[in-house]
Amino acid sequence: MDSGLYGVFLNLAGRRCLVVGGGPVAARKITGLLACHAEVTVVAPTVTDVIAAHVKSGSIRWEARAYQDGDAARAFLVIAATDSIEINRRVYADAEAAGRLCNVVNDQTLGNCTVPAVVRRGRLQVAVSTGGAAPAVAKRIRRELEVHFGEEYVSYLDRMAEIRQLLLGTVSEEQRRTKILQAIAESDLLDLLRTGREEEAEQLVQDCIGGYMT
Ligand SMILES: C[C@@]1(CC(=O)O)C2=NC(=C\c3[nH]c(c(CCC(=O)O)c3CC(=O)O)Cc3[nH]c(c(CC(=O)O)c3CCC(=O)O)/C=C3\N/C(=C\2)[C@@H](CCC(=O)O)[C@]3(C)CC(=O)O)/[C@H]1CCC(=O)O
Ligand SMILES: NC(=O)c1ccc[n+]([C@@H]2O[C@H](COP(=O)([O-])OP(=O)(O)OC[C@H]3O[C@@H](n4cnc5c(N)ncnc54)[C@H](O)[C@@H]3O)[C@@H](O)[C@H]2O)c1
Repeated sequence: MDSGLYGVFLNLAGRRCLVVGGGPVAARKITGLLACHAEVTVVAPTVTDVIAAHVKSGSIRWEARAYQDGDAARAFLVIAATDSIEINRRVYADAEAAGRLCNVVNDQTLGNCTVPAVVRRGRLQVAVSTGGAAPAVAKRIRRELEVHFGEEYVSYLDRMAEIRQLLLGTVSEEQRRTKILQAIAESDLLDLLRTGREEEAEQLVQDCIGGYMT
């Protein structure tokens, strides 16, 4: 069965995100939101030590109270993470009425978005969804991918971004630029960088560019 979900990456920097509930699941979602520089507010009567530490360091705001109707309308993204289906249902109804993005953690039939398991390597992110079928499998696949996509991807993608910027400024013909970038992406550049063979890496890039310049 196809989940029909459409995958997107949200730019949350400086955006108001509301987390309703302060348990371990809320804490995990907050970690993900902070990694994206979101402006996080938690509404919950009680929070875990991990969340309390974020409050103490000033990374997030905590309103120590129960959810009130209308709270959801004031955020760009809302995460309903209480242990009560009824409360989470109310949060989602408010969010939906206000046209907000809303993730509900304890009923996959509610909400209008879900959170994937994510591998982060600098600018690379690999997101895994099982369409709500089996979150534990998403976690296992994330761990397998973490072995395949190692730390070398951080500098590799920084280098690729530099090369691409250079080509955007120097090769005006789009088709030619695409061919060069495809050739570099298909090349052994990653292996050369991984093993510290900087000069060979530079030569390889020059060869790929030169091959399409005549
Ligand atoms: C990927 C990840 C991201 C994250 O949360 O950061 C994530 N769940 C993770 C772990 C995990 N969650 C659960 C277990 C216990 C085993 C199990 O039940 O399977 C484990 C494993 C563990 O803890 O080891 C329990 C659980 N999860 C949901 C329900 C309710 C339901 O199914 O209706 C229940 C039952 C609650 C209960 O029993 O009451 C629902 C959702 N969980 C999702 C995401 C969304 C679908 C993602 C997808 O499509 O794959 C969705 C639909 C909504 C959402 O939360 O976005 C994260 C791994 C992060 C990582 O480590 O990389
Ligand atoms: N989606 C997932 O990845 C996932 C994983 C495991 C469990 N779950 C489910 O997620 C839910 C939350 O799990 P948990 O372990 O964090 O729960 P928890 O019981 O530890 O925490 C619940 C939190 O909700 C708060 N809360 C209760 N009523 C509230 C209200 N009216 N307004 C605001 N906050 C309120 C509590 O103060 C507490 O901080 C559970 O139903 C659990 O089964 C989801």
